[in-house]
Amino acid sequence: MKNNILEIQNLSKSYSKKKAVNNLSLTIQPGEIHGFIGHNGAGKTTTIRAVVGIMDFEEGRILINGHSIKEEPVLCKSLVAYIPDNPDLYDYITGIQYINYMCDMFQVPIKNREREICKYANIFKISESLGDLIASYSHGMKQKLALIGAFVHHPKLLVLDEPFVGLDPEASFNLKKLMRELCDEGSAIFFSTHVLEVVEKLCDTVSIIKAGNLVMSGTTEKIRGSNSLEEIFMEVVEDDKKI
Ligand SMILES: Nc1ncnc2c1ncn2[C@@H]1O[C@H](COP(=O)(O)OP(=O)(O)OP(=O)(O)O)[C@@H](O)[C@H]1O
Repeated sequence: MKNNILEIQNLSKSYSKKKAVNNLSLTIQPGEIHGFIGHNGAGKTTTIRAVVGIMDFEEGRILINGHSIKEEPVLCKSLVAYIPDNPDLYDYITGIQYINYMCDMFQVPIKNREREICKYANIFKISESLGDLIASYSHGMKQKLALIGAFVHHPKLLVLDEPFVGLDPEASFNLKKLMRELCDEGSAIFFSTHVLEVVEKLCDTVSIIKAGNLVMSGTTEKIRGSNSLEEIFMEVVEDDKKI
């Protein structure tokens, strides 16, 4: 039995009186790409923000590689890369300054940096813009830069909120390849999306959240059975008893 890279135990989070996430538990093991799906307002971003340690929660525990995000936040954050759905980067530095800053923060050895940065910048076809101010980047270019800043330090856990929105088809294709490559190194990925075809093709495991409650979790194969994931998803969201 491998150690879990992410373990969420009975997570609950409310905004004032509204319960956004209710008693949610799930685990992700090394090598696993886990897709997190649910309707708008289901609680995906809330869960993700709790996992990466930028949102406090009332109940439950979150362990990254066995360490509690509440008790050892700095250690946990050193193991995680997080890309929100709309990455808000520093406008008045250049792309390369941003990537070097990420390399410094995550202690990427100097001798590996050039190779790593060139690899990912070439894959995302952004090498020629790295000397420009981030303020001049398009939305998709900012997303690519944030992805490079994450991949260069080979995080143990990569957490992505809606990573494919705004990426061009080639970048989406390459991102999927890089996600698998990272997991082949023994890392794990937890990402939310509304694109069920991506989950079906890419994810080893999947969970479905509905109104803050986890209603299904398991291998993609087992969850979909002989149906498409879309059919299962529609059944879950339309069935009022399944909460
Ligand atoms: N800052 C906030 N203050 C109050 N309520 C919030 C806040 N953020 C989220 N919520 C509520 O919590 C619930 C879960 O929201 P969350 O953003 O986690 O959903 P989501 O699954 O990521 O949705 P989407 O797919 O639309 O991005 C929703 O009912 C939302 O209105």
